[in-house]
Amino acid sequence: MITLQLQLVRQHFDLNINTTLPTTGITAIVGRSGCGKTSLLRAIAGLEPNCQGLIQFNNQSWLTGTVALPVEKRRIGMVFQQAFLLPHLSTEQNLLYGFNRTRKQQRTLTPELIIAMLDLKPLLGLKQHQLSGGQRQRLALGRALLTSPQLLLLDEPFAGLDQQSKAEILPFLHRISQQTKIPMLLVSHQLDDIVQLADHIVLLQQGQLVTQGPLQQQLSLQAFSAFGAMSVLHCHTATSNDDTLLTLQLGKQQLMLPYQYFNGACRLRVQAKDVAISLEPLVNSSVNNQLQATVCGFTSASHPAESIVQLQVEGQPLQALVTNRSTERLRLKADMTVYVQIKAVAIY
Ligand SMILES: Nc1ncnc2c1ncn2[C@@H]1O[C@H](COP(=O)(O)OP(=O)(O)OP(=O)(O)O)[C@@H](O)[C@H]1O
Repeated sequence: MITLQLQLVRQHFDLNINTTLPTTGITAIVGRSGCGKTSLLRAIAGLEPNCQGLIQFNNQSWLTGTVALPVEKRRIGMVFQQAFLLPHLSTEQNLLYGFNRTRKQQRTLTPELIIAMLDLKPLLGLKQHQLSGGQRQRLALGRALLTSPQLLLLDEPFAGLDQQSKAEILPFLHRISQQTKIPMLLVSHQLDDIVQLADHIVLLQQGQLVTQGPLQQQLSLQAFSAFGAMSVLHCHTATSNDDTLLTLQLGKQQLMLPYQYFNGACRLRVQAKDVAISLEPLVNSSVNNQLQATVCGFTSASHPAESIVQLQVEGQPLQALVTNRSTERLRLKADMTVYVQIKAVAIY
């Protein structure tokens, strides 16, 4: 566990965080620009000398009052928006930079393992100017991992990358998290990336923590409504119907969507505005996906004429944004069994 009871006072900004974060999986830190995401990562890393309070990583004290454990003793790996590679070193020397400076007894990850995990071998013979943005980030991630960190901090590692470059690194991060078990704190503005990667999410606002918890549960909270009401469904790839459509298993039910590269477990983001409700299964509809669901309750939406119906599908939360008129017309009530329709093209 990471215990945080910290204050960072700046001339026009105060960061005040009092919480406990998990030391498993990937924790995303989100919030509007200027809310303090980077400041929080920097405070945890020990890069903010004015930070006061308590930072405890498992049983290690990193900050007690104003007494701070030096940055290098925290054993943190960091990857930022711009993969900073040392220009006078070769690609391979850059990769091994941190490894060569890590004490032998602290090394838990070997270059062979990281090169294989991140598929870095084809990059090692290339000169720095021959690397794409995604390849540079993969190399920076490998370099950070080779310091055998106990915590990895990722600050907007995909910002500035195009879709193609991002696709080169995103699946690797997920694999690294699962295989190395190194906990990661990830700052990102891209909700799609967060949905694919994060297990846990923290929402900051003006230097304060608004809410934090498991991703799927948190995204259905009112606090996240600024991102647009949405749900995350955990599925498994079932079959590829043809080159263009993919069938996914959601518990005992199935969903179809335009083909995307998923292998095994995957997460889908469904906007509440793309979910319709009927009392009977619809026939002769263009909508591909129809799931049986149970109504759990209702929450208000941003428009007074609308509400969000909280549903459960195969034990997972799903939200539907409907007008109050429809809720009344269908006489929706908690515990009712209903059918939800989601257009295949509205699932990501
Ligand atoms: N070195 C600094 N000195 C003084 N104020 C700073 C410094 N760095 C950041 N700030 C201020 O602290 C606040 C939080 O900044 P921070 O970079 O942590 O926000 P952020 O949530 O990461 O923003 P963004 O999403 O735009 O990167 C902002 O008001 C910013 O202007």
